[in-house]
Formats: sequence, C-alpha cells, structure tokens
Amino acid sequence: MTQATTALGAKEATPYVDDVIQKFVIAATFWGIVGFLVGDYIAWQMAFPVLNLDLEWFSFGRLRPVHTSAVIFAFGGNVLFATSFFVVQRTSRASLFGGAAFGNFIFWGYQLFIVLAASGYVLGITQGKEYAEPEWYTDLWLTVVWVSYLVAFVGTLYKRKEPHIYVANWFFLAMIITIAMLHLGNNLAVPTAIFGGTWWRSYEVYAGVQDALTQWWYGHNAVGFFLTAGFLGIMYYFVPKRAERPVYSYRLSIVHFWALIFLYIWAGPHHLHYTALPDWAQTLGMTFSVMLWMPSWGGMINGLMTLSGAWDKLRTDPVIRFLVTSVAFYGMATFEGPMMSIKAVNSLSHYTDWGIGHVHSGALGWVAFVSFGALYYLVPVLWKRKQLYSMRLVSYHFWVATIGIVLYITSMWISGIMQGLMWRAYDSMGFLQYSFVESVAAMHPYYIIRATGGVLFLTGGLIMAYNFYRTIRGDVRTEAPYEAPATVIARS
Ligand code: HEM
Ligand code: HEM
Ligand SMILES: [Cu+2]
Repeated sequence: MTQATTALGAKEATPYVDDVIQKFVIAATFWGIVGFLVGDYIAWQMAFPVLNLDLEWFSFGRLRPVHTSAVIFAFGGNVLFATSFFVVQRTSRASLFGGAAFGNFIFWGYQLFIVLAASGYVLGITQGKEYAEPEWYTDLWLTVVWVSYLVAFVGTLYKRKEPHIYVANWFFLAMIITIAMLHLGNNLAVPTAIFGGTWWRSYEVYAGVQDALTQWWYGHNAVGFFLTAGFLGIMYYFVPKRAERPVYSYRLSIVHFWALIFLYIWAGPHHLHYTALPDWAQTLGMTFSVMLWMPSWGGMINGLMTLSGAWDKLRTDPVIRFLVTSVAFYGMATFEGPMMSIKAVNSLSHYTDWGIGHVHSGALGWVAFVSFGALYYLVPVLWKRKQLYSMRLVSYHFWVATIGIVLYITSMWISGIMQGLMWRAYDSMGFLQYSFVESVAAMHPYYIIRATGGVLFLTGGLIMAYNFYRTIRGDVRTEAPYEAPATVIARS
C-alpha cells in the first residue's frame, strides 16, 4: 500500500512508501532492546561468571556475538534502512524504487538474516571473525538482501525530481556500496560440505597475517562506513530538520564526505599493532588514523554549528538534546580513536577495557543517541500524529541513558588503564609484579559499575518503546508544556 504525503515545498504530492519504514522503525526499537538486554547480561556475567549457568547456549563466548550483531546489525541496521529510505524519498521527491513489494522483501529478508545469524551463534555456528561471524549460508542470503537495498536506493535516486542529490544521500550510498565490498572481500570462504565435511563449516581463502589484515580492513571499515558514514547521513538530515536551520556549511559537508571516505579505508592496520603485520603497514594505519581526526571534527563542527541561532531548543526540545549530544560523543570518540592508534598509546590500551570504553562511547553516545533522536522524529511523522505521547518521557530517557553512558565509559577507562598498567608493572628484580588473575580480581568493582550503567541504558530504551506505543495509539499525555522552569522565565 502506498501512502500520499506532501513534501515540504513540493508543488505536487509525491506518494511515499512509508509503511515499510514504519516496519523498520518498530524492528529497530525491538532489536535495540534485545541487544541492550543481551549486552547487559554479558556485562553481569563478567562480574559474576556463575551467570553462564553452565549451559553452552548462555556462555559468554556465544552471547557476545549475539550482543554485537543485535546492536550493530539489527538495531543499527534497521535504523539505517528506516532513515535512508525516508531521506532518499523526501530529498529526491520520488517514491521508493520497486514500491512497497520490493521494500517489504528487503524488510523481511533482512529480519531473516538477523535470525539466521543469531540462531547460529547460540548453537555454536560461527566462522570466528569479529562482526562477520555468520557462516557462508547466512552470508549468501545477506548478499541478496544487500544488493536489493542498493538497487532500491539507487533506483530511487535515479527517479528523482530534484536535480541536486542532498549530502545525506551521499553518506548513505557510500555506506551501502562499501559494506557490500567489505562483506564480499572478507567472507571469501570454501564450504567444507563440498569435501564431505560438516554442512555449515567453511574455510577462509586467506591464511595467517593476510587473513588478519583482511579481517581488520573489514572490521575497521564496518565502524567507518556502517557506524559512522551511515549515521552521519542521519545527522545531515535530522539535525537541520529538527533544529529548523540549514546545514551550517554545505561546502564543509562535501569536504567532510570525500576526506572521510578516502582516509578511513587505510586505517585498518591500527587493530594489528605489534603483530606479525609488517611494520610499515602498522605505521601507515597509524598515520591515516591520526589524519582522520580532522575530517571527523570538521563533521562534528558542521553538525553542532547547525544549531547556530537555535541553541535555545536544547532547553525546550529533548529530541534535539539527543541529536546534539550524539554529535558531541562523535567528536569524543573520534579524538580518542586517533590517540589510541598511536603505537605507544596502543601498547597500553590494546587488549584492555579501554578499548571497550572507546567502543561504547562511540556506540552508545554517538550511534544509539543519534538513532534515538531520528526515531523520535520519525514516529509522529510516519503515523501522522501531531506530536509524541510525551516529551517528558523523552527527557527522562535522555537523562537515564546519559547517566548510564557516563557510568559505562568512566568505569572502563579506569579499569582499562589499571589493567594495562598492572600487566606491564615490574618489581626491582625484573619480575612481573602482578599475576594475571590479580588484574582480573581488581576489575570486579568496575564491572559492576558498567553493568549498572547498562541497566540504566536499557531502562531508557524501554521508556522509548512505551512512548512509541502510546504515540502510535494516538494518545497524548497531559503534562505541562516542556519549557524552562517558571523561575527562569520570571527572571528573564
Ligand atoms: C545496555 C547497553 C550495553 C551494554 C551493557 C553493553 C555491554 C557490552 C559488553 C559487556 C561487551 C563485551 C566486552 C568485553 O568483551 O570485554 C560489549 C561488547 C561490544 N558492544 Fe556493547 N553494550 C551495550 C550497548 C551497545 C551498543 C548500543 C552497541 C553498538 C551500537 C554496542 C557495541 C558493542 C561492540 C562493537 C562490542 C565489541 C567490542 C570489542 O570487541 O572491542 N554495545 N558490550
Ligand atoms: C577517527 C575515528 C576513529 C579512529 C581513528 C579509531 C581508532 C580505533 C583504535 C586505534 C582502536 C583500538 C584497536 C585495538 O587496540 O585493538 C579502535 C577500536 C574500536 N573502535 Fe574506534 N576509532 C575511531 C572512531 C570510532 C567510532 C566513532 C566508533 C563507533 C561508532 C568506533 C568503534 C570502534 C570499535 C567497535 C572498536 C573495537 C574493535 C575490536 O573489536 O577490537 N571507533 N578504534
Ligand atoms: Cu579501527
């Protein structure tokens, strides 16, 4: 079914395919909660290993990829589908290529991929490559779905009635094409069934350090294109829309785009410092990572400065607060990353919780927050409601989640640096000062703090889901208008 909506400023109404986007929004909310829940469960497991329950299906090793895939591909992926399909139709003034039928195929195909991947992990089916754990049969299915996504996206651009291709679409398109390339490059494997082996098993065509380099070319650019470029597409549409201001500098957004995609692709070797990878390649990865700081901050400044003249909205609109805070976290993670890529720093941070802290300041602060902002924008628009059920609940979500992130990343910084320092401490005789298990025991309190932060973050997700449910039902909560406290108004 196709719904007709009038684009802002458009002369004639373009029928947008919005019911598919509604499904992606619901799926993103659902998988987000599943992903946060599993993340928090494994966080408690690290504090209390008894929670492994002595059952292989609940073991940390099997649930960890369930967490990472659920949050990145299921939550993040569904957000990217929803927002990119929304943005490409609006900014092109064209309806989705292939219509609702093709859109629904992509939706259900992608959900099937998620279920195939996750069920495999729990049963112990994995090729053991981080963020690329699914075995060949799941990989092949994802290829079909992803190529369909590319066709739908490019087809919509091709049909556009607007001569200019808005910058957000460039970021989405770079994400779709690069992920296709990474997925194919990193998953070249031969199924053992051909030789009479286990049906699901396969062997990678690369060996040794070539395998490691291919894996981290993939892993790093999954961060760069899935978790960064795609979500920057969201930033470039939803921040100006919600703030009702034009992008601060359109020229800067173009420089940002080309510099980012050119630099990111070389930085993967920073995951392989002090390994068998040749030294020159490690230095290359480090150099490109340090250079990446500049376009990243260019993008952050462009996002934040879009608020020029509208900063008061931070006080009155909690949705803007999510969006702006996410851009600030983007800036923080893209400063921390280049710093950690310096070999001397990495010799302390690598293998420690510092890395986990870095990941989650990017993942919770940037990826999840910009997603929450976009979803809060989308729900009333897609279901044609005047407003969200409750702005107060958005504000509660914001504060609960922010405190959760602060607990998560500060505990991991302390625990990570402590771990790194304990591992390298020598006594006067030249012996290691601490045994490994002493460092594990020292991390216990920090793991409890991190898992508590996770409970808060999950609570925020549940508040959001409830708000969506009531909004979709058409309810509006009776509450004082969301504005500054009366005393502030009286004084001004
Ligand atoms: C309630 C919120 C969350 C909690 C409690 C949580 C917890 C965890 C835990 C305990 C780990 C394993 C750490 C280790 O092996 O030492 C982990 C790994 C990871 N999580 Fe989360 N997580 C949460 C949300 C997210 C979100 C929203 C994302 C992405 C958008 C994310 C992405 C990742 C990634 C990429 C890793 C692997 C990191 C690495 O290997 O360096 N997490 N998480
Ligand atoms: C200029 C930008 C960035 C650079 C140069 C960078 C650099 C790095 C470095 C050096 C590591 C540690 C590698 C190691 O010791 O194993 C790392 C890990 C990681 N970063 Fe970043 N980072 C950047 C931005 C981000 C952002 C914005 C996110 C999330 C949205 C992110 C997600 C991750 C993840 C998931 C890992 C863990 C990979 C693993 O499983 O080991 N990074 N990054
Ligand atoms: Cu990287």
